[in-house]
Amino acid sequence: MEPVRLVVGAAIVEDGRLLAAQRSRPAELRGRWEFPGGKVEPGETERDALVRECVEELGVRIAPGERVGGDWPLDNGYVMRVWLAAVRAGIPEPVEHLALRWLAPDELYDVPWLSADLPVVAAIEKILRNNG
Ligand SMILES: Nc1nc2c([nH]c(=O)n2[C@H]2C[C@H](O)[C@@H](COP(=O)(O)OP(=O)(O)OP(=O)(O)O)O2)c(=O)[nH]1
Repeated sequence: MEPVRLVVGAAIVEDGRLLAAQRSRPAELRGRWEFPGGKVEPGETERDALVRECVEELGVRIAPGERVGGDWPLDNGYVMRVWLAAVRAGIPEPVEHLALRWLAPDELYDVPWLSADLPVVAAIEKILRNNG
């Protein structure tokens, strides 16, 4: 049986704002915005992958919290699982991304997200507004 091809994403929230990251590659995705994260490597747990990707991509140590929804289908045959997360150590820097932005609830749609991320952003908007 084919294993589920998983991408994990971190919805990092601080002071009611969501951290969005602008992709630098590949060319067709360059400039679009996403959740920091990436593919789960063989033998790695999903949460370990999430923590590892945030070290590699942002230079921070995160603490994953609640899952956001279930399996979000991506365009490439993968599914994405997303967790709320908090920064525990460090300040996020765009190590691999073009830029980072902290988006307040009213700013969530000011950036061109990867299209598959839009329903996830909507779910996070509900969470941010309910806590706001
Ligand atoms: N990280 C991330 N990837 C996303 C999101 N939405 C979305 O469609 N994707 C897609 C883009 C990519 O095709 C794939 C994740 O690939 P990636 O390049 O981030 O994975 P990776 O860091 O493990 O890198 P690589 O080994 O494939 O080079 O999932 C998202 O919000 N975050």
